[in-house]
Amino acid sequence: MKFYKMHGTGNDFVMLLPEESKYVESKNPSEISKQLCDRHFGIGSDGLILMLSSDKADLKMRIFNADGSEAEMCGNGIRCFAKLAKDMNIINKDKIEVETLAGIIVPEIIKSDGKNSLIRVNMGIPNLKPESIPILGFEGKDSVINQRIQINDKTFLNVTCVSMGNPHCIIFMDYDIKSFPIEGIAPDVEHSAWFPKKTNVEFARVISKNDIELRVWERGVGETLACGTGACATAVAAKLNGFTNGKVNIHLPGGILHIEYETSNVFMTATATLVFEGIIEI
Ligand SMILES: N[C@@H](CCC[C@H](N)C(=O)O)C(=O)O
Repeated sequence: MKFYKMHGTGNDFVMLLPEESKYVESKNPSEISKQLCDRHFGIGSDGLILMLSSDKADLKMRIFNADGSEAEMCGNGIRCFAKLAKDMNIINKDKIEVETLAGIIVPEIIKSDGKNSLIRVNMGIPNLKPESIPILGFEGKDSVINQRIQINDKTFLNVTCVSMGNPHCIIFMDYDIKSFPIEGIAPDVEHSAWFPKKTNVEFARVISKNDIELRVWERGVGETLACGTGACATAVAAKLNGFTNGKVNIHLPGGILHIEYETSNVFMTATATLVFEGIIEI
């Protein structure tokens, strides 16, 4: 089976074109994702992305995490998706509508130089309702902003939750994020009873009104070098807390994502890169 290995700021994916995607969809995409994403016995990636036809948009994207779970959306993945669809002549437009489990998302290729493309994505409107995230314990409230949350023996002081179609729990801290022991703490948050669909976990430090340092523990994956929906959710959370302005640079281990958020739609701009292509037997 032909595949494409791509990344968006270091968040990497095995990507399939429509014919291969349809085949995988007809088998067991969750098991195939585990197999292909394995960094020792497979190709190695954070997720598997299928490109499918859609009756609601130009194309449909399905994203499976490395553990085989299906996610509603993937911000870094959708930039790679738009680049691959254009480069492989699946679609002949720079701006496309993509059906996802989080609704229709609109990526636009701004410029391309072969392996790299710069892409701006209209990521839609963030949802703050506790039942939409979903988070338990805040029934009847409009949002979960700057809340104190206890998980096992740890108290997190400034927690804000945002859905970008998928769930995000953003923890603001004034701590050296680079040396933060994320793998010892984040799994308890991801699997905590507060989050019935589990959650992506963001550890954020505000550097200035326009800059945030971020590390993300992704649901179904573990720590990744970047998370597009996580960066958007963090920008929204920071604005709602009064920490930042509408335009922020999110500094992640894999690079910088530029996020714009005023009061409605969130826009994300960053690169998408083709690393290599190959053939694998499944
Ligand atoms: N890396 C992604 C998000 C992928 C899905 C996530 N792990 C989830 O389960 O919600 C991004 O760039 O947004």
